[in-house]
Amino acid sequence: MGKRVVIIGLGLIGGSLALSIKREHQNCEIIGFDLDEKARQLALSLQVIDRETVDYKKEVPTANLIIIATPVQSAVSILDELRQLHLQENCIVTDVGSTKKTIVEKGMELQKMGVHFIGGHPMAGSHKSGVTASNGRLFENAFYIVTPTPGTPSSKVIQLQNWLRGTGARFIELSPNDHDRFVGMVSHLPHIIASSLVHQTGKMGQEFPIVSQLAAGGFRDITRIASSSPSMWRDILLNNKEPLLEMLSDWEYAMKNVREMLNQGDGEAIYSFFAEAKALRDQLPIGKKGAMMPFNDLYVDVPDHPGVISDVTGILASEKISITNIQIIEAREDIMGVLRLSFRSKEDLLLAKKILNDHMYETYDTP
Ligand SMILES: NC(=O)C1=CN([C@@H]2O[C@H](COP(=O)(O)OP(=O)(O)OC[C@H]3O[C@@H](n4cnc5c(N)ncnc54)[C@H](O)[C@@H]3O)[C@@H](O)[C@H]2O)C=CC1
Ligand SMILES: O=C(O)C(=O)Cc1ccc(O)cc1
Repeated sequence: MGKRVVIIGLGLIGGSLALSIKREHQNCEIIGFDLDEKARQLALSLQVIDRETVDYKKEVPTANLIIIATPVQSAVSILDELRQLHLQENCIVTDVGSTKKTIVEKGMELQKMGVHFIGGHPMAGSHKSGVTASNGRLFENAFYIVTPTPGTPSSKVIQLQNWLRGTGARFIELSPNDHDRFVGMVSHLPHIIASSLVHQTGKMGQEFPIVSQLAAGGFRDITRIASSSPSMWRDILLNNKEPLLEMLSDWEYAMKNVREMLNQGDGEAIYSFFAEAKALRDQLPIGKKGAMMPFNDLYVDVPDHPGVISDVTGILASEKISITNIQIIEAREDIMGVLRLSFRSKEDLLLAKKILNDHMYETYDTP
């Protein structure tokens, strides 16, 4: 029997993942559920899914992969519902939510039943929502954060990455707490600031309509994300409360400093404020689809025999070299070809290369 994927939530992200998965796993059946009947029908007629269901609870017991792609608060409730159902033991459950702590806490309850929950967050998207905006290439070259818990076997993380290899994304692992702090900084706080700017401009625009027409490129760039789904962002804020409260305090403090410099007419301080920001911004590795980091990647030819991944990881672990990411980049069904290993530093990469070569593994620095 072919493999079965159930996607709950057929919006921008659920739809885009369905298309990416289908590209690399043509024989699997993708079954879609959404509370909104129109979303289900659109997903089917746009051939984003193979089949729709009005009752996902009937479909999940035979699924190999379950993806929860709803707003965060609904994802938490759906995980509660999944807990009451009987899922296949080898089934992987994942989500795509923009926050991870509360979701992973719920997901860990599934772990107790022998089902593997691995939190996920593709770091690409859009201010648009709905299945009509979905795109099978949305995640190409973007980071895809996964947040496995210590009890998750690495083979399951690799299986999930293998399911998602058609995204063309770069997988990285973070703890749920680190995820929420880091993503809070680069995505959630900027979202609050963008929306606040729109509010403030709107107020002035009510009195002076010309203001909105004067808004130039900078305003457009900085506020585009304020057009995103309000319910999605409400859920994100409510599920990342503590880190965001802290960052808002820092923000208020920074604005107080700007006020002070201005109030004092301190041109030197104001110049430094902008010059330092420019120097930092100019160095940021920002690409078209989110942050890009320099990767210390090593490609390893691996023969097709069971246990080869644990052999490679075991060799490196015995030398205390940490791998920050593993991806199978050439695989047909269950046959492996090449592993991409990422390391924290160039030094780790070179050491790993030497040790693996000593163990007769062929390695390359480029694919
Ligand atoms: N929009 C973006 O750029 C990104 C969003 N995310 C995360 O992905 C998730 C989905 O976001 P989008 O696809 O953009 O939203 P969307 O609004 O395009 O789609 C969400 C879909 O979930 C459905 N839904 C809501 N509650 C449901 C429930 N209880 N059961 C079944 N279906 C339900 C809605 O009807 C809707 O069709 C969110 O958790 C968001 O935080 C992650 C990365 C990027
Ligand atoms: O549209 C944009 O620029 C985004 O930043 C989209 C986005 C929204 C939410 C996420 O969790 C990740 C990415």
